Amino acid sequence: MIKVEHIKKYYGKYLGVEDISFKIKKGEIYGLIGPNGAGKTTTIRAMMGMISIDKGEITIGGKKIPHDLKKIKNQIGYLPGEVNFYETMKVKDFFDFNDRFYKNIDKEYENELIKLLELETNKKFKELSMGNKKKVGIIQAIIHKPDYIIFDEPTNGLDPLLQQKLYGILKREKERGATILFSSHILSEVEKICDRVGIVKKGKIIKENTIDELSKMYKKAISIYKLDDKNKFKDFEIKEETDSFITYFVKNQNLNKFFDILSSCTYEDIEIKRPSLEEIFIDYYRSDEE
Ligand SMILES: Nc1ncnc2c1ncn2[C@@H]1O[C@H](COP(=O)(O)OP(=O)(O)OP(=O)(O)O)[C@@H](O)[C@H]1O
Repeated sequence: MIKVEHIKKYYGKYLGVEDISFKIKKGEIYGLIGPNGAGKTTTIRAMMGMISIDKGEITIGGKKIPHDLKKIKNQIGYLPGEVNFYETMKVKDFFDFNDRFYKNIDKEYENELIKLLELETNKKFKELSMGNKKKVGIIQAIIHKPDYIIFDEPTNGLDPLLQQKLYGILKREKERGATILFSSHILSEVEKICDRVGIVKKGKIIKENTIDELSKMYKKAISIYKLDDKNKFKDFEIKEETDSFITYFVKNQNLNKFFDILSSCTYEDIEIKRPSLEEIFIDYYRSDEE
């Protein structure tokens, strides 16, 4: 279990995070989503004991961070937002060097990952593209089969095919029982692989749930085709309007009212859609700014 409880961090007078809390169970993938500057990296760095926090508590596998970090460090796989290793070291030498820090490294697994991610191990680190550096970071972070995986924007710099491969790797790690946190500002990837998400805004988690629940609880997009009297719906938010249909956003608590009105109208057809995570996300951000 990973527990982050009410952490607060200011960089001097600048806000890093205000109040972030979440828990991640064994075998769960948790996505921390938010735009640049929301506080994802600050949270992750605090979890890795790289920065001190002003308030709150972090435990990983029951060990307090940073106090007991040493006891658990070997069970954590961390990928920083920007991967940087020894510039002049060849990738293969780096892996050999890295492997020495862990007991029982599974070389077969390492080679399988190198092959899967199509990484050239004969090159020096400084000769690698950003995406290839990321691959080294990913492999290095999971090669020791850690119980806890913490990835900061792992797909940044990876092409779509490699992103898919990374999702596959993370799913396998989850099945193995790893507890996984990853941050992202790409909603579609969070939607694809996370069990739960926390939406971060200005240093706070403003919403947290499973994707399914978020989408179920949230307003629906209802399209009515050839509606005779649109005036009756003037209290409802219009999402889109064309000659043939009109789409309203209807909050769950207003669904009854909406259908009451609709029952007194004539129309040709109706379509009800759950919003995507992207729509929910944009809406949370927009509504908070108003
Ligand atoms: N060393 C620092 N000194 C001052 N302010 C900082 C420092 N590091 C981060 N911040 C500020 O803390 C806030 C949160 O930044 P953080 O990097 O945690 O966000 P993020 O969600 O990870 O964004 P990104 O996706 O851009 O990495 C931002 O306003 C940022 O400017």
